[in-house]
Amino acid sequence: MAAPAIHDSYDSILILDFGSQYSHLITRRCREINVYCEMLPCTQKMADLDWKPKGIILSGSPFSVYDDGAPRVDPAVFDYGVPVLGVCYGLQEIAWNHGGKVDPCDHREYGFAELQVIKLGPGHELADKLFAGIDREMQVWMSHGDQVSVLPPHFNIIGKTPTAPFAAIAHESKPIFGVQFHAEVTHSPRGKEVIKSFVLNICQCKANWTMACRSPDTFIEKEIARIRQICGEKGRVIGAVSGGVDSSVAAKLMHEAIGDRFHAVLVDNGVLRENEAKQVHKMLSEDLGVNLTVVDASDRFLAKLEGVEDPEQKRKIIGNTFIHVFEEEAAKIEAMAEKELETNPGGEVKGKIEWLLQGTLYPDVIESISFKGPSATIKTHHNVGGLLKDMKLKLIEPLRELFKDEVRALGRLLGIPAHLVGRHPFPGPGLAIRILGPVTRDQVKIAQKADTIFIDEIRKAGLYDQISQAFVVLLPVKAVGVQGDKRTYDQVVTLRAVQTEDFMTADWYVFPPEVLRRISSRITNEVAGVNRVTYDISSKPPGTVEWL
Ligand SMILES: Nc1ncnc2c1ncn2[C@@H]1O[C@H](COP(=O)(O)OP(=O)(O)OP(=O)(O)O)[C@@H](O)[C@H]1O
Ligand SMILES: O=c1[nH]c(=O)c2[nH+]cn([C@@H]3O[C@H](COP(=O)(O)O)[C@@H](O)[C@H]3O)c2[nH]1
Ligand SMILES: NC(=O)CC[C@H](N)C(=O)O
Ligand SMILES: [Mg+2]
Repeated sequence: MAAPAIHDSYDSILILDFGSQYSHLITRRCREINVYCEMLPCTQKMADLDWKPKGIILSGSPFSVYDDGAPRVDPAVFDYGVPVLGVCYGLQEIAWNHGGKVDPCDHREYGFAELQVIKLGPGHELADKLFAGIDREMQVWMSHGDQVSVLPPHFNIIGKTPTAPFAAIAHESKPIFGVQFHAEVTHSPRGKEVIKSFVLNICQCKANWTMACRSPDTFIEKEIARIRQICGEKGRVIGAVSGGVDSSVAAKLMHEAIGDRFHAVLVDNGVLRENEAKQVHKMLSEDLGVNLTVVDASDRFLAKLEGVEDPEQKRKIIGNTFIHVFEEEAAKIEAMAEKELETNPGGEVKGKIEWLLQGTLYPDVIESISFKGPSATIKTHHNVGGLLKDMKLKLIEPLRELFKDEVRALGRLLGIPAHLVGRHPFPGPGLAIRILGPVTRDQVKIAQKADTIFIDEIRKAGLYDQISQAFVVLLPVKAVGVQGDKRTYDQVVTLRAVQTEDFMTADWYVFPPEVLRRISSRITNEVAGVNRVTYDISSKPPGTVEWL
């Protein structure tokens, strides 16, 4: 019997993603009010859905509904019998599907607008529910170049702005709503209330999804039970464990679920931080009680990366090689068990290793499922898009539905020490995506040394926990300098430090100048081959956190 999925155990909302960069925020807003939700590509056919959402939200999109090849919603959504809310493109798609008209508008709206809420009064209780508690005006945030120009039949206007006469609409009798503004962004201050009205009052979801307490009814216990069911009595799991927050939390869950049948493996891919493998080994055994095998595959990874400059190629090589290494390790562990049985025929018969544990999070998944969306082709996360096509191990990813801050909360509940839970993320492809140009042992050493100094000084200044992620990027650029009265012609590094809630958007961190001065001076003095230090002041978007 298959274990029940989360969407079978809790009232859940389905978000259909049309590729907006804010789609994931709708997910967050629902989960913040303790309602579980899942995002699927807008191409999802309702007939193929094997669970029953209590409501559906259609996201925004970079497309226009009248474009050739614009993403289309399955019209069955409107006959599915649950409430539907369209946001921006979602509203336009609702209008388009119900006989309305959508055209490019004369006044594109990017940024703040004042929405005038229109209450329809007696006989229109359902339509008035969306803006319950919001009386007249509210500030909203818009990002659109099209708008509804002809209202579809049987729809009423429930909100307008000076330039958008159909900024919020509702069907006269069915629970179908559309808002032109982005209710999901924090720049729409009362947007949360609108989503809450939809999810709780209109869809009637019970707000009981949480990981915040360790009772039998909550995430940890359910997940442990689910893992036990998947693995059966004897099944064994090999774990891709990096010492990062995600895989440490996943490893701890797995260890609680199946104990010694879980084998944690850290792969030294030659592009880890300085002394990373040693430190992680110590941390996992001492802090988590998880036995970790470190596999030194650095020669193999570096040989494959030789001469490779293209970022996507680097990512794919690393993702693929990881899987080869895990499959080989799994075979070794199985062979060891067979040998033990030969020497001790009465001993325990151990199960096969069928599963690979990964600490994949929801944002990793979102980037790879987004419908032709802006995020779809930005970069291939090694643990999602970089996997081998014909891998033998099946994936087990307990955190696949969670965001980073939720994983940290889970880590704290599992008793994982603060210094581990609070670690800055470090990407699986490691320094290979922080060394621009070809990766060589020498370049790795330079990047490692500079990175160690940067993090060390951040810690000394007491800033580590204020910064979400900090690292050094080694540029393929040489510049002239003067050191000890001699001319140098050496490499340039750039420092990257960002603050972010969920790593989907980020802002650069404003350092006190004296800290930057110390970092710059130490790097140029202590790292041979570097004579200049620059600071990256790009936010995401338009940049990304990593440079490759
Ligand atoms: N060097 C490594 N050895 C083994 N597995 C790894 C390694 N690097 C990454 N992984 C696997 O890839 C997954 C994704 O990496 P990612 O960096 O996103 O997560 P993490 O390392 O667990 O946490 P963090 O985001 O805090 O660094 C990890 O959870 C882990 O399963
Ligand atoms: O494990 C990982 N494998 C990857 O392939 C990968 N690419 C980016 N990242 C991390 O994701 C966050 C967002 O990074 P970007 O803004 O560069 O996409 C940042 O925290 C990045 O460090 C990765 N992590
Ligand atoms: N943010 C959106 O969903 C925009 C929808 C559509 N592309 C427009 O410009 O109106
Ligand atoms: Mg990591």
